[in-house]
Amino acid sequence: FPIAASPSPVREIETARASTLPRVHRPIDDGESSDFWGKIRSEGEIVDHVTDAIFGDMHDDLDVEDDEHRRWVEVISAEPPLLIVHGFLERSYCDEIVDATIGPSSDTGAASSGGKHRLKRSTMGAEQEESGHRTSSTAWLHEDRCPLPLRTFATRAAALCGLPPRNMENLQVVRYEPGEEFRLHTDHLDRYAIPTTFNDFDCGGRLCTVLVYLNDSEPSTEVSEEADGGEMVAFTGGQTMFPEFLVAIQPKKGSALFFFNTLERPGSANYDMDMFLNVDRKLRHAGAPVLSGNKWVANRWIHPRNFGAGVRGLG
Ligand SMILES: O=C(O)CCC(=O)C(=O)O
Ligand SMILES: [Fe+2]
Repeated sequence: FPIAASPSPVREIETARASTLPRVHRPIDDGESSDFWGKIRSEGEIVDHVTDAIFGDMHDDLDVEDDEHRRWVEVISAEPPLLIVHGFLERSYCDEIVDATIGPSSDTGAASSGGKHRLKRSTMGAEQEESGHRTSSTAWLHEDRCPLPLRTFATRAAALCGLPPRNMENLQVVRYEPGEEFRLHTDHLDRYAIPTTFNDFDCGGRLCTVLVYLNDSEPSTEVSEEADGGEMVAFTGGQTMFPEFLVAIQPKKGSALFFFNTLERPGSANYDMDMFLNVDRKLRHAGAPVLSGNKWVANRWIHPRNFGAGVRGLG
């Protein structure tokens, strides 16, 4: 279990804010949120709810035998929720997202792709510092670059978490080259090696994450050199590790990981306009080093309140 060997960058995080003042409960009333995740759910309830919410209008595809295209919900943990939604995003949409970020692989003309050179060394925290903990490259993709895939991603992410697209950040596309990784961390930044925290912003914190794998990993150590029929070259290594649950998730193109980063969830006690969001340390995770090839993922981070300007995915 590789991450156990490296020192944890996550410092002790306060899990509760001491307050003795009585608080007025001001619910977040956006008319669109669902409280499904506010209660403890059984695995069966989760599978039924998510299958219906994401795949409700495409039942025909649920019976597909071939593992690459089968749509199904894998519950790694019911409480706290940690799921893989297989077949969350069409494989062709995954390719379109990567192409919109870097330009098609066949495109060598510098002027022909407006999406080129958008990837930058990843940063961490509200101060946007480069860090040895996260060595990948990152691009923020606006919906106008890739409308249908990003709109579909946002709509399904909204159905999954129960919060509207306007609460989401733009899509973050991440590329890892061999040797690159993202060590153990939480997506909700709060007193995590940074002075400014998401709790200081109007939108609140990164309540939950929908991460989609944009290409496949190969379990073998063989490097596949050639792209096959336009499909992205597979990579090795780069599993997503959740130490609390002793899992190393093998990335599969189009599959989505879903989890809450904070103890507060829509419908839970104290979930309101004035809440302080506390990190759920059980959901700390890491992207293990890529061994060969390039790994691509896309993050949708969802906030409890309107994220404001720059958000795409609005209807
Ligand atoms: O690359 C992965 O598997 C995880 C990425 C991640 O956790 C992140 O970008 O926040
Ligand atoms: Fe993360």
